[in-house]
Amino acid sequence: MSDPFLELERVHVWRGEEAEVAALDDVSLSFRQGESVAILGPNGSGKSTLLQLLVGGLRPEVRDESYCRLFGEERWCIDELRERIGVVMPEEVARFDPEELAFDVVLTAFRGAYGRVRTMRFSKTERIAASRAVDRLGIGHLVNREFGALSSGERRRFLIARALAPDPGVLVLDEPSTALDFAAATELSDILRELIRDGHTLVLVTHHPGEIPPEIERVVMLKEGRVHADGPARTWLTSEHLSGLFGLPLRARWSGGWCHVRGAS
Ligand SMILES: Nc1ncnc2c1ncn2[C@@H]1O[C@H](COP(=O)(O)OP(=O)(O)OP(=O)(O)O)[C@@H](O)[C@H]1O
Repeated sequence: MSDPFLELERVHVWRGEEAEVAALDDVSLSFRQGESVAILGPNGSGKSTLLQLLVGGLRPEVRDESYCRLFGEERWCIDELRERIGVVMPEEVARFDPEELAFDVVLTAFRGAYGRVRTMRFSKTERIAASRAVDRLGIGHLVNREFGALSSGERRRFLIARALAPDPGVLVLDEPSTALDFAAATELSDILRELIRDGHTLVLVTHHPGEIPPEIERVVMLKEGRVHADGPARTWLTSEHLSGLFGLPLRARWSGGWCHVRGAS
């Protein structure tokens, strides 16, 4: 088994001056390269907070018994992290100038920036890597379109290409199918499955068990800032455990490696 890229030991994270409860409360977890994982939980359960730890955007409360290590280190350089962990978050779409060319959005991956590509210089190697990522996502024909003129699904693919361009081993996706129609969500799911089969490690955050592809065998359930369950998807994605997680009666049924869930009443 490879070394962990994330190790959390008894971590507490507080968000906002007036918070009465921790966004993450005594969380211990570790994620390893080669093992894709889905993070599942209701609204406000701490999923995005966990992702922010993973990408170096938040730091936990300092306590003697706790640590947060990324690639074995408690201190890290954001630029180095960017090369090792690619991130796709829904709120990123709004950070780009809609008039930016779609290909330029992908290039920004190499500067950790969100825009004004015209003022940046990129090497031939970076351009080739960006083209490769674009081809990988099947969006080569859209590279000269303005980013703002693309559909939600197309923009999502460009953001995934952007995350993949520096060739990180780990790809973190926060609710990647939000706002996508059924066809776009299915296509996106096929792309994610292919990335896992090609050796990428995915960390997929979702509210929906039905979006967890068969290639992701581990699920971490968060509830009220705590780890509610952590283990094989087959063990934890059941009617009983999902009802407990979401706080309403649910019925889960497995078929073809997917978990289908509906209300039990
Ligand atoms: N910027 C912020 N300032 C203050 N509190 C925050 C902030 N962001 C999140 N929180 C709080 O931290 C807790 C965990 O939020 P988080 O966004 O991590 O949950 P989540 O599981 O990602 O939710 P969702 O599914 O709704 O995106 C919540 O109680 C939330 O209100």
